[in-house]
Amino acid sequence: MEGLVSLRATIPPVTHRPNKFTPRNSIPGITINFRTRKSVPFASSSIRAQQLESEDSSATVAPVTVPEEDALKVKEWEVGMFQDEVAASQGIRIRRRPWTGPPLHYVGPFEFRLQNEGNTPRNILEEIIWHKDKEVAKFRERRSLSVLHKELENAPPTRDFIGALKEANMRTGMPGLIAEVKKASPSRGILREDFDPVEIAQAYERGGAACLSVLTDEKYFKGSFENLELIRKAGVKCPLLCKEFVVDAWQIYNARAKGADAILLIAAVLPDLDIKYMSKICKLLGLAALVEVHDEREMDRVLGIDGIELIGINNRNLETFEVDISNTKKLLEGERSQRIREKDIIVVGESGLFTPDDIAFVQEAGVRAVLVGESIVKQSDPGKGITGLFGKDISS
Ligand SMILES: O=C(O)c1ccccc1NCC(=O)[C@H](O)[C@H](O)COP(=O)(O)O
Repeated sequence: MEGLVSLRATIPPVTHRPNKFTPRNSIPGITINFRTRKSVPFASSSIRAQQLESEDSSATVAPVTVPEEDALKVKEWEVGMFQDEVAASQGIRIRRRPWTGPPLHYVGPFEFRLQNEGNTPRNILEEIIWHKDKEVAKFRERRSLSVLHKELENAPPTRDFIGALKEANMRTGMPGLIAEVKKASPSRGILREDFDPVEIAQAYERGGAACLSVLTDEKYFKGSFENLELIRKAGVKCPLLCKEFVVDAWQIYNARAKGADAILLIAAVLPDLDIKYMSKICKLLGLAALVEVHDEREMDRVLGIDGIELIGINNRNLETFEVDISNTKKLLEGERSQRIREKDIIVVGESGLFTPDDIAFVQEAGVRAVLVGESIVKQSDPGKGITGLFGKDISS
């Protein structure tokens, strides 16, 4: 990260109230000149404190009497622009949406936009994330964080997601099941036409699921937060994972307000410090964070972050859709499994699990839980689908 930013900031006394959130694109009385960029684009609002803890000595801020809290806000806002560089330095290929769309061109009465590498998503995950950035910005305008804070007072209490997985694992001697309420996916299209989320959730619970995963993305998975709320309100006891594409801490508060007990954080999307702070926010809210990895580099990054309790290994490459369950085994080989044991982390094998042999294979590799969607949601009775998947009744 060293040398990414050479920062010269002139900060006159700040007149706005300390401790009050200031929009990052309008901090009064602050002039910042960057060596690498002159204009300051609007920065998206995910936690972008990547450089706050860095030792980067090239970032210098003129000493002024700014309350510490405000100074941090200023720095966060400044470094927001460099998120893609920070992410790339950690091997993250997913870029964040450029805030200006493709440039407009005019030919006679027609206007058109030129697509190019910089303003067009390179794969499905990037497309989802760019859409999410826009969607969350819109949602935040409608329901601010302070509104969400109030809603949290009326949220149903959290249930112990990790505890439920451990308990099921001990009880059955098999991996605890997170059964996914999944209507559709970008790779498989519609999985189930007669989709009643509450009926499916109840069938999963009867069939012995320890926890449920509820897809809340509407555009790509035909899920919704309404489904999450309906399942919670129907009295399903299994703790609920909000299966979202988190790009902003706002989504974590929202998930909790809607009754989630856990949330997904994807290492292919979020830089280390985002994962670190977001999982702290989860802890504060009583949520479990399922941190998802797909390759060795992501696994090593996440193992280097303190306080992570639950890691999901996705057998699906979210950029290409390729599914290979031996990915779980590959990531648990060697000294990684030793570190996982030392840190008492529960590993979840995710995606592409269809048969008792598949379950046995990932269990042998070292997982104590599995996350399954397609193979069980497609069964006429998804509860019986669980028995078929495990090769035995795991409901009692
Ligand atoms: O499932 C997809 O096509 C997909 C595409 C892009 C991003 C995420 C995607 N799926 C999320 C998941 O990883 C799965 O829903 C989950 O692990 C269950 O997988 P499966 O049992 O194979 O349905």
